[in-house]
Amino acid sequence: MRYVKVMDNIAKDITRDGVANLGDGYQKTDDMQRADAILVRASSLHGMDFGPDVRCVARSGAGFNNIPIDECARRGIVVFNTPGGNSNAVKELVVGMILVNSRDALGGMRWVLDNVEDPDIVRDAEKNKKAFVGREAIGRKVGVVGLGAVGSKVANALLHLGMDVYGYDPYLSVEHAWELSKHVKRVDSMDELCRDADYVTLHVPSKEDTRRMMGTHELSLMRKGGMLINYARADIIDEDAVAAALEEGQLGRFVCDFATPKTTRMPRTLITPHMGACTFEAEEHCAGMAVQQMKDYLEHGIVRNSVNYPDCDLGPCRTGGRIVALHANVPNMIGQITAILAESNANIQRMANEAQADSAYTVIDLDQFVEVETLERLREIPGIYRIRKITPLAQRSDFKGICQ
Ligand SMILES: NC(=O)C1=CN([C@@H]2O[C@H](COP(=O)(O)OP(=O)(O)OC[C@H]3O[C@@H](n4cnc5c(N)ncnc54)[C@H](O)[C@@H]3O)[C@@H](O)[C@H]2O)C=CC1
Ligand SMILES: O=C(O)CCC(=O)C(=O)O
Repeated sequence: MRYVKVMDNIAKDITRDGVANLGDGYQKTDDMQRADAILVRASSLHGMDFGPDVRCVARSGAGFNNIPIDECARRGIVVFNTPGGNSNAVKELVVGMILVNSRDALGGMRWVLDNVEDPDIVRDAEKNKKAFVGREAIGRKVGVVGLGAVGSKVANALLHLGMDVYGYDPYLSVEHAWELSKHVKRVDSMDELCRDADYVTLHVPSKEDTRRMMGTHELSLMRKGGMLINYARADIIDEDAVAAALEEGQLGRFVCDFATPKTTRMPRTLITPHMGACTFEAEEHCAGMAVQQMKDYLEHGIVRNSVNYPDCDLGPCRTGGRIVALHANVPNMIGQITAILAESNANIQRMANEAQADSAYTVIDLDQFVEVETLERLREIPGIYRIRKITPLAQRSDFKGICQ
């Protein structure tokens, strides 16, 4: 049996109270000391005391700034996310918010709610509607910051609405470049993107170079009365600069997914409660990906969509035994590992080694398992964070106590 600590309501059938579709061989636990894996959505794991057996964290969602990924890497804990799993949900809400807020649809709806008792509401609605005149989005300049899973979909959708779409992403991946329409005009700087923009919409992760990237300077370049949309993370904007731009009228409207003590007090600001990914489809999709990635890692040592270790997929073990090593990305690790295996007469049938930033991952399929003493020697190599022993497919009927 493997134990999973479920931190949030991940999806309707994987809630904190039930892990129905985790499948046979898995059980929910509230005891961190017993957990083999953590399944998390938006809860913060910073400062959390990870139990000794936690081998992976699966984040059901895209952003992972709620998880101390470097600390996890050094402890030999692989962190996964579910790229793209909720991107359509965010795209639909962002496009809807842009359209709804270009018109004063909310002001109009509020007027109707305030006048439900008016017996002449049909006539009065016609008289009052001039207060809610808005603008059309067609032909207007919109800048999309970050052209990943969400941003590329938002850019394409806005293009289909007839907008003049610009995109800024210095790290655009080949995968997302393929998805992006050739009619999206790519620019090389935030200045170019923001200059005379009627709308700027943010779709970048929260990290050192993106925090507060939308500040006084960028806002001053936008067309007066423009709209800023932030469905990425609260800290991508400089809140004081946005508040000042709204007060001065430089910014006409601010739409965001993050209620903070400052955003909730800003004028002409529409806030949703971090619900960009709140659709049944996105929740199911992300939960399915997170659970599958967690199981593939625990059962086979397969790493897919990790944010702190390189991806590495040799499929399930079909030899007599598999060892995986999570270690620092430094010289001579493979030499030291294979030397110890050679000394214990272990015959390597297949192996893979991948590295990413400071972390590396090595998978070794052997004729047969090595002795416990050999595993202990491997664990003593400086820079080794964790050594795992994976049960071959042929021996899977009773894996209790064998998979580590
Ligand atoms: N409101 C919500 O419920 C949701 C919010 N998000 C947020 O949106 C972010 C983006 O999500 P995805 O598109 O799925 O992630 P992604 O990883 O597919 O895309 C992020 C893009 O930002 C780009 N980027 C990185 N640094 C940049 C920089 N300095 N300047 C410009 N571009 C930069 C990357 O190259 C990448 O293409 C997530 O990290 C998360 O914080 C994502 C999903 C739901
Ligand atoms: O799970 C959620 O609702 C948060 C979604 C999100 O912000 C993300 O995927 O980055």
